[in-house]
Amino acid sequence: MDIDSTAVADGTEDSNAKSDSSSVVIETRSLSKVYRDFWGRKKVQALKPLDIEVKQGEIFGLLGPNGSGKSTTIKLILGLLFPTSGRVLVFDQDATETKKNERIGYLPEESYLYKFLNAEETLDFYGRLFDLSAAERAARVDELIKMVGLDKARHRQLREYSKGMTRRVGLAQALVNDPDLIMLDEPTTGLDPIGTREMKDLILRLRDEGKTVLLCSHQLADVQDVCDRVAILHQGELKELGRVDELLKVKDVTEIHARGLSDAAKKEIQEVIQRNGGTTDYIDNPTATMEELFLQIVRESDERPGMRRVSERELQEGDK
Ligand SMILES: Nc1ncnc2c1ncn2[C@@H]1O[C@H](COP(=O)(O)OP(=O)(O)OP(=O)(O)O)[C@@H](O)[C@H]1O
Repeated sequence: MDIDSTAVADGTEDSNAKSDSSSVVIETRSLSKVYRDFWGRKKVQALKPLDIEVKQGEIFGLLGPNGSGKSTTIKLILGLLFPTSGRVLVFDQDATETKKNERIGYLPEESYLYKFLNAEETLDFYGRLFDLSAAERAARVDELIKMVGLDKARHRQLREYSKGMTRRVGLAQALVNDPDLIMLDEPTTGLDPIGTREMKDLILRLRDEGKTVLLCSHQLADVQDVCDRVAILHQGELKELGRVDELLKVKDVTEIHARGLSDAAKKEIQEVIQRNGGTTDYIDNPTATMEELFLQIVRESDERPGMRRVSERELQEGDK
């Protein structure tokens, strides 16, 4: 690895506890891309010289508004596009080496799957492309179908699948070759909150198995939940790079979570804060997230069908 090529260093790079500099899976060196028109004239500078490293065993998020260069970066990493300048190394090989693709799984923003095959047939087809034996394919297909929660729908044709189910089979397809690097473009698109939670848990599980995940998403809450580090692009330029927990930490505010405090105790704490020259912005009960509330309601409804949390009085008040 060429340490000097890490032009965008933010001081947080070395603090990644999960990996060290010897296990870089993706490395871009002054990577840039200019799209040209038919006559070779410059049309768009989609990516300005980019230097990032994705390390083994981490979930790395690539963020940015529409047109910021995320898909271009992914295509360069996959070797589907040639760089205008610079290089991409994946597993220490040039991205244009097709051999390295055997170790990569890719879930594109839109999966193009054969609609008249069912989930089993689809995954078996992709298993054949990776030269898996019949026995390996049978075991792998079964494992993946269960993993993405499509066990009950395994014999239904994909044309009958909902968006969320299609996304799941797309993920299973990306994992058929048991890849070491998984690239996911908008993995939670079309998934309901339960499917989103399951997808996030799956991504975390992949990392726990030692896989490296590169994730592209506009769902910032999902990115915050799963990513170890992020790079933020804007107009083809790297604007921020670092660990999510470091980037989001509000350094001059102290948060204490305590249970069972009386009002008198809370007042006393406020006095201590004041005596020490601090100010109390607010003392309140924390709120759960909408995701937690939603999942809890669905869980309760599954356990006790017919039960409703909304009282008649609240419903009437809502009508006013
Ligand atoms: N084949 C192409 N020819 C010309 N310009 C292109 C081509 N592909 C992308 N671009 C341009 O390059 C820039 C970056 O596009 P890219 O698709 O990489 O962005 P993105 O961050 O993935 O956007 P989105 O979030 O909308 O998917 C945009 O200005 C886009 O119009």
